[in-house]
Amino acid sequence: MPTRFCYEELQIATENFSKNLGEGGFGLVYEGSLLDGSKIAVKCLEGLSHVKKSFLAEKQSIGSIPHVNLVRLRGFCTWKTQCFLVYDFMSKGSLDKWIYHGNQEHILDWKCRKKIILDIAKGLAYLHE
Ligand SMILES: Nc1ncnc2c1ncn2[C@@H]1O[C@H](COP(=O)(O)OP(=O)(O)OP(=O)(O)O)[C@@H](O)[C@H]1O
Repeated sequence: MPTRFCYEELQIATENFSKNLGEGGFGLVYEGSLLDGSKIAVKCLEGLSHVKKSFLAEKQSIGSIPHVNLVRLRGFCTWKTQCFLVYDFMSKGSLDKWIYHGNQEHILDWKCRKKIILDIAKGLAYLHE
């Protein structure tokens, strides 16, 4: 189950939110490391009401359902008006990078694309069971 982090722990883990991994629909994502050495991605959400709803939904969905095709939600944190979601760090980055910005060396062949599609479908099916 995801654990509750305190804000100071996330500040330390991310070296004060210094390494930005990217930005999604809900806010910025930062790279970090926990004391046990494992790498994490910390998603920061501003506390608007629709964001709070997705924060809770994420906590209750992938937060409680471990599956090999779903990124693991390690924990969460709330601080002032902000909510944070802490995930396992995915070293190969986002799939869109591979699909839209692949170069000749990193191009995905059709066999690999088919496997990715099936694995996504399996993860989604498991999530919505
Ligand atoms: N667990 C992770 N490990 C490594 N990088 C991540 C991780 N989660 C997000 N990122 C990076 O941060 C960027 C933004 O991610 P985020 O999930 O917020 O956006 P998104 O993929 O557009 O999804 P959403 O629709 O939820 O906003 C990604 O493109 C990726 O580069």
